[in-house]
Amino acid sequence: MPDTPPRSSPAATGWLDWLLGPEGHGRGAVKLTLLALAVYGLFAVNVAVQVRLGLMDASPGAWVSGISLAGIAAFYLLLRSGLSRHLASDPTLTLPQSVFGVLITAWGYAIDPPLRGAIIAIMLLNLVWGMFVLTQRQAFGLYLFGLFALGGAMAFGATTDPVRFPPAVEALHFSFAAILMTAVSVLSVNMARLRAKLGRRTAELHAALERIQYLAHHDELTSISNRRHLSERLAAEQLNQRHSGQTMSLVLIDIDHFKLVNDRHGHAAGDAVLRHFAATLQATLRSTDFAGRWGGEEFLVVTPQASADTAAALVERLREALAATSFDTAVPGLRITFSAGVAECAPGEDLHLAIDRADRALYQAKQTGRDRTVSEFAPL
Ligand SMILES: Nc1nc2c(ncn2[C@@H]2O[C@H](COP(=O)(O)OP(=O)(O)OP(=O)(O)O)[C@@H](O)[C@H]2O)c(=O)[nH]1
Repeated sequence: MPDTPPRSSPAATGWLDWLLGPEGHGRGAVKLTLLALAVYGLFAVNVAVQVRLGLMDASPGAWVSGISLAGIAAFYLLLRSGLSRHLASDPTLTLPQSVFGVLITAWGYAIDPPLRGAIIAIMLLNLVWGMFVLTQRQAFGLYLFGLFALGGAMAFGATTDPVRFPPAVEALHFSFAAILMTAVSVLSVNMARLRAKLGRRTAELHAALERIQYLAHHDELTSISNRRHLSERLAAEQLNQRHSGQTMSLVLIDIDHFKLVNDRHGHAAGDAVLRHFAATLQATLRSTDFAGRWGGEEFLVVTPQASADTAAALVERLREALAATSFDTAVPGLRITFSAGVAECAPGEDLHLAIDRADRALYQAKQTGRDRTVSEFAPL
């Protein structure tokens, strides 16, 4: 079977990379500027033909062609070298390129009496050029500038060379240009408004998506991982465990007599205690450990690659941190204790069984007086 031919040879790709720069570094703007360079090049050819036919003087024709090509080449170099990226406000240089285009077009109008009507169409191209990038203000400003520049060129021609630029014809040219430019600029401003609206909608959607992702993973009250996220992380940790072959430990923690907090001080105070407790727990963890709210006033801590003894030591650190902390903002003078059940989970062991053993250990801790930790070890 014949091999499928590659879409582009490495030599062609290398050449394109050299011309356009690396992918994702403003390549779109470089491509557009190269297109503009091609357009200016074709106009230079057109000017040369007009000079040859005696329709235009050689010197102004050469100047306008030379300056327009040099200018657009300079824009290409600024974009291709990456220097334009330092211009945070307009890294694609769309506005300066459009302004440059307007000036060259107005100059072309002033030196090309026979074809000046066609040049009005080029002025429209300048307005369309930035349609997908310029803001509403910029698009409107460019329109006014274009009208001013073209009107200036017409007035200059009519006053300095009324034979080739009859004032009445120039006035008609101007009204014709103004009608077309106004119509194009209305479209351009509307497009900018639409893009701004789309940008806002996209930002809102991004924010909503981030919020949804956050809520899918976090407990709304305490802001730590919720049970769903904990289960996902636990499953991932179990895969790691298969590679490392190391035991991990699980700790179920339950605040003692939490119902009393609610009953005596109200649900809002209970919520504040839960938030404070979760924050203290989170601050006690090592970078490799993770924890979350397993339900009500129950929390699960996972200590990868750690024995039950190491996990129990973490629980004691939490106990000390809690003893040192004050719940005064929730309920003045309130002291909180908790019970914990630790279980080791051997590689390949069913997670639910390990959690059940941590739960049994927690039950024992409650039964034997609370404010303590009980450990169960991995089955041999
Ligand atoms: N304020 C508040 N209370 C909650 C929340 N979730 C669960 N609870 C309360 O937590 C209490 C749990 O009570 P119990 O399961 O009887 O346990 P306990 O009073 O802590 O007693 P022991 O666990 O036996 O020490 C109940 O009163 C629940 O209403 C919550 O999000 N906010």
